[in-house]
Amino acid sequence: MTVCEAPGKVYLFGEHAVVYGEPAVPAAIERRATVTAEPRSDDHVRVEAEDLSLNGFTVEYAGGTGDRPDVDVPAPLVEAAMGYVDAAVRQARDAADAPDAGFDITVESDIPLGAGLGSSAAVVVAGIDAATRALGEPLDRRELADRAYHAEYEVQDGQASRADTFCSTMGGAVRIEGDDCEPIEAPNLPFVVGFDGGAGDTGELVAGVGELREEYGFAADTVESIGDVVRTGEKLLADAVSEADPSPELLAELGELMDFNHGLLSALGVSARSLDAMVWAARDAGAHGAKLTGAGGGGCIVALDASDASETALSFTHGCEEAFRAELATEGVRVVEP
Ligand SMILES: Nc1ncnc2c1ncn2[C@@H]1O[C@H](COP(=O)(O)OP(=O)(O)O)[C@@H](O)[C@H]1O
Ligand SMILES: C[C@@](O)(CCOP(=O)(O)O)CC(=O)O
Ligand SMILES: [Mg+2]
Repeated sequence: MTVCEAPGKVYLFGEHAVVYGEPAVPAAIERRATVTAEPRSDDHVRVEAEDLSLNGFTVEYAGGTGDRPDVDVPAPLVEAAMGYVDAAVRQARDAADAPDAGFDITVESDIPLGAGLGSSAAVVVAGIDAATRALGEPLDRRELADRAYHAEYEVQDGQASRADTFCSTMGGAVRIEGDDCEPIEAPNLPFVVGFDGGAGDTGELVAGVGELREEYGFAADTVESIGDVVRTGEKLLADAVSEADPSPELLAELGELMDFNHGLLSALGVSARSLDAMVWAARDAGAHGAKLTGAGGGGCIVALDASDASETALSFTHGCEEAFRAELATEGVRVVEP
């Protein structure tokens, strides 16, 4: 039995625009998905994922005849739920040159699903790592990140960047621009996350931005402007590498850029009333800045605030289900049981 765990992430800057080749800076956070892989003697894959739930279904069966019940769960729903684990298993089989390898897989995660904290990437990274190790073919981190990206790319119909999977693999803060992925030095930033209890459909939201970008020149310019925000932000981070703790000036400047980034994402139609409410609650409480994180549509915002004020304000904000401080995960994917 092999167990690996990989972190989720917040975007300091650059989601969505990163899909079109602009740079982005995500940072891994101490919320992890844990995947257990146990090779089987046959070629079947059995997945236990307790955090995935269905809102109800209908079963039809003859009763007592030993018939398999005909479960009325639309195939796309099951595929959406299982797609990432399935793609991770395919990558692991391919990497280990073991096309018939079977596994018992268990997934546990404290990363909210579909909420912009990269639960899919964490599951895929930990899944490929655990499954390849279980087959005695561990991958180096670059190959693991690359295979995890291909798994996400496949499930998201070709609309994925390398950002989430690279960040979850390496940990810390990273910089992504197209195929170019590098860890970067960043001070320990005081991230506060607000979660509305909901989720957004990453594929749909990415496609929506793509359509706007095709239709309007100013939407394409907005995507490029997000790239400019990222380039400005990464210079600030690079200038601050020697700072053990971020200075108040750095936090103020990063916060201003986060606010700007949120405005541009809003213009591209990926914010939501609940996300805007949480962003404003954090700003009103004195956060240096706040923005949605990830695909948007619902899910999480990230604010910068070293004090407790934003977390407290968020916990009293209508529409915010959970507020928590998110520590930087300096270590990426790691082995819990070899
Ligand atoms: N704990 C989990 N168990 C199984 N699958 C998971 C788990 N967490 C996430 N996933 C997969 O990831 C999908 C959500 O990914 P996505 O829509 O990209 O949102 P995000 O990556 O922002 O959380 C889920 O529909 C599911 O397929
Ligand atoms: C919108 C996007 O930039 C980030 C999606 O992040 P998440 O899956 O919502 O955590 C898409 C991508 O980079 O693949
Ligand atoms: Mg995802």
